[in-house]
Amino acid sequence: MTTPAPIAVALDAPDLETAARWAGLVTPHVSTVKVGLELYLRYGPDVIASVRGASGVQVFLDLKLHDIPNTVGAAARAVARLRPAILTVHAAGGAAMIRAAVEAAPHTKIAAVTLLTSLSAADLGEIGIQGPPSDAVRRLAALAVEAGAQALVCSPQEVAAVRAEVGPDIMLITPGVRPAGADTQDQARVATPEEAIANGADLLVIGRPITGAPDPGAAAAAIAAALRRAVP
Ligand SMILES: O=C(O)c1cc(=O)[nH]c(=O)n1[C@@H]1O[C@H](COP(=O)(O)O)[C@@H](O)[C@H]1O
Repeated sequence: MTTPAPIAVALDAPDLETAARWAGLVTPHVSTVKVGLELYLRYGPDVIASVRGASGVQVFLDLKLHDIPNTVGAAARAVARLRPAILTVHAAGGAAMIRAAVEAAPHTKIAAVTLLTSLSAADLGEIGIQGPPSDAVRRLAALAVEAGAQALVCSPQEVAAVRAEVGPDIMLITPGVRPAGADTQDQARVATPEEAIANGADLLVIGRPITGAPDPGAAAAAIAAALRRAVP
């Protein structure tokens, strides 16, 4: 039995049965499964136990909280009892908001999302974030870590710059991961799984390249094997 790969499979499914089936197929190969807004808004807290199943796989709750500190602290407290391994908040909510989440969920890693991987440099310019995305990502990363975030979400294109900024102890999580030649879909700042790991990512978030495959278990196993070859 090989060690599960540092991959969080995004269970972006329309219904609980599909999500639980995907979780069952991928958990022999990956360390983590991720529950996002689609499932959580439809099914609420019960979804966590359903995807965790008997395997004890880590559950990453991706709610990307972004509101005033009091509201985010209360929301983080409400889900902390589900004991997700990781919970996301938007770094752009600011230091006090991030700190409120960290204090409300002491047994969960708070991961601050820097800039969504779906945004290109041109998209970022439209919302007033000029210059290379890595500049703003590094700035948000430093702010979030200073506020107590134990993990950061960024694209694999910025992960080396973020690692240089925050050092070895912060968990770096990268969505926007596509095997060579795969459709990038709505992702803009992407790299391959091997590149993401080589650049310093600790956990790769991968959804549709696995869940959209005819056999999600085999797709997860293939990416896990490619990572083992890249980093033996
Ligand atoms: O926080 C996230 O997980 C996240 C942040 C980000 O910047 N970009 C991003 O794609 N994600 C999530 O990562 C997953 C990517 O899915 P795929 O594009 O299907 O691989 C989705 O569930 C997104 O919600």
